Amino acid sequence: MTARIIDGKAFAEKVRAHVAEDVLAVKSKYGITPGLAVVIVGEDPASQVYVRSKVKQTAEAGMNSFHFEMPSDTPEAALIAKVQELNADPRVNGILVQLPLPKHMNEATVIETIVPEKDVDGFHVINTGLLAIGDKKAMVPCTPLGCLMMLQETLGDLSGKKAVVVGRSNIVGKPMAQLLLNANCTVTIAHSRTADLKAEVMAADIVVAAVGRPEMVPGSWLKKGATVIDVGINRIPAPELGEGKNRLVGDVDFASAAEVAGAITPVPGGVGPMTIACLLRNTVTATCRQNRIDL
Ligand SMILES: Nc1nc(=O)c2c([nH]1)NC[C@@H]1CN(c3ccc(C(=O)N[C@@H](CCC(=O)O)C(=O)O)cc3)C=[N+]21
Ligand SMILES: [Mg+2]
Repeated sequence: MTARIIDGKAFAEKVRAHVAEDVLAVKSKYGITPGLAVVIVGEDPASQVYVRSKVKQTAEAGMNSFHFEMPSDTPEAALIAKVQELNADPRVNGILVQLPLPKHMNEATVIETIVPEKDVDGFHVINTGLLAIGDKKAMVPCTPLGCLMMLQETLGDLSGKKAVVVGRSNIVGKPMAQLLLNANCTVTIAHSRTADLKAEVMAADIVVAAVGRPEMVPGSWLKKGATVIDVGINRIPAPELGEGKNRLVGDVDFASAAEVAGAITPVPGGVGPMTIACLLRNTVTATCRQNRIDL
């Protein structure tokens, strides 16, 4: 193995320690405790780990955490009413509605109900638009923000680098491409209809894989020395670990990629922990803006 492993877990710990310092400052100077509200509709067992670490880390950072669970058959109007209540609650500085929502709901309608100032996921069209015009007031989606931080930590200035983002989702691929463009990369967005995906990946200094397909990018597709950020969190059967066992893999085939890449994020322990750290960071940023605090 030749690649440097980008330790997202360790990096996220540092980010969270810095967030905790800022929370302390906001509390002691202004008497305000940042609060994050999370709303989950229905049970998705795969997201339980995520929710647990989110709640634990919010508390560790010294913030208030408000947690709401609603049954999967909740009418959309009831969820919207809950979001409006949180919009109006001064103890709540950040609102996260866990996605995906049940089929009978329109995700865009629900997200657009969150006031943009409390949209710590950065999914509201106002924040999407602010990011697109390169405005610093944008709340930036947590996963792409965490990826950018790891890239800057690994490579320093990203100007002039060729980046390929594999995946065009509104929550990862598109905002990731915007961030890389704002950082002066030359950006390609590849997706399921891309004619020659291997050639696009091969040309890139930076590869961000965010398609949700287990181990789909092999090392043989990479340029030697490329920096690889693996956003995928896929649970696949692992009979070698015992009957009915699963293991987590990314969208990149780690073993072969690590032979070619210059640096690569592992799964788990890469992008995931940075996503949560950036959520806490965004909540403090939102608190400061709402209260006109300049730390
Ligand atoms: N509105 C909304 N915003 C989100 O940001 C959001 C969402 N909905 N829905 C669900 C996905 C998923 N997600 C994860 C974040 C961190 C880990 C994470 O920390 N994973 C650990 C370990 C996970 C494990 O062991 O299962 C790791 O990668 O090392 C996982 C998943 C945020 N999401
Ligand atoms: Mg896609």
